[in-house]
Amino acid sequence: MRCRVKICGITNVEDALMVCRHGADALGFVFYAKSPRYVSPEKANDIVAQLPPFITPVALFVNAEEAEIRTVIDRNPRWMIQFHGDEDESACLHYQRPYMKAFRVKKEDNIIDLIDAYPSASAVLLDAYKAGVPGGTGEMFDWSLIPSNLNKPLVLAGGLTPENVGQAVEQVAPYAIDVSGGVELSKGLKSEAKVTAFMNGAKCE
Ligand SMILES: O=C(O)c1ccccc1N[C@@H]1O[C@H](COP(=O)(O)O)[C@@H](O)[C@H]1O
Repeated sequence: MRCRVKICGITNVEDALMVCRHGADALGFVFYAKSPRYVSPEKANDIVAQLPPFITPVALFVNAEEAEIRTVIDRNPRWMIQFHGDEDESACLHYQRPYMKAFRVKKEDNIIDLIDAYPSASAVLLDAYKAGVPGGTGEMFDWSLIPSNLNKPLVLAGGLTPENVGQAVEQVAPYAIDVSGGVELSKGLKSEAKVTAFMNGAKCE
């Protein structure tokens, strides 16, 4: 069996269909203007309209304004939201869509307390912390900081690659894994060879 996989940073339809062919469960679209993986709401919705059924498109925002979020999600009921900034629970809940809240893990954090502040989240995503960069850093964090008694499905992110994904799945046993830079040819463009290797490595019991 394979762990569920979200491939983030999709910017074109060819990559979207390619990662679906290789078994991706969810595709992430980055609506953070400073990211090299930014995609416009129009282009992303055009891609989402071409996705096969049973694939979840995930709209990633970092402290975005409501109008910007609406421009994306109001065009298609399939969107799930990934809040990757400092949004509080009421802001996340406001859109009445399934969402995951991302946390960038620091040693001093109490991860359980962070998660408990978002009872309405469908899942939590744990990513590496790097000062001044909200995500997509390509860096791993110390997985031993993850408590074993999380009460939400865990999406593990941060520096995953075809080389380390097997160990991640075995050691952390997450609900799903999320990768962006680890399967790229260059920022915003996916490598079919890396995607294939990543999916093969994401096997679990
Ligand atoms: O991908 C980005 O550019 C990005 C920008 C701002 C916030 C989050 C972003 N991506 C998310 O970061 C993690 C880890 O990415 P990586 O695999 O280490 O490159 C992942 O959740 C992406 O969804």
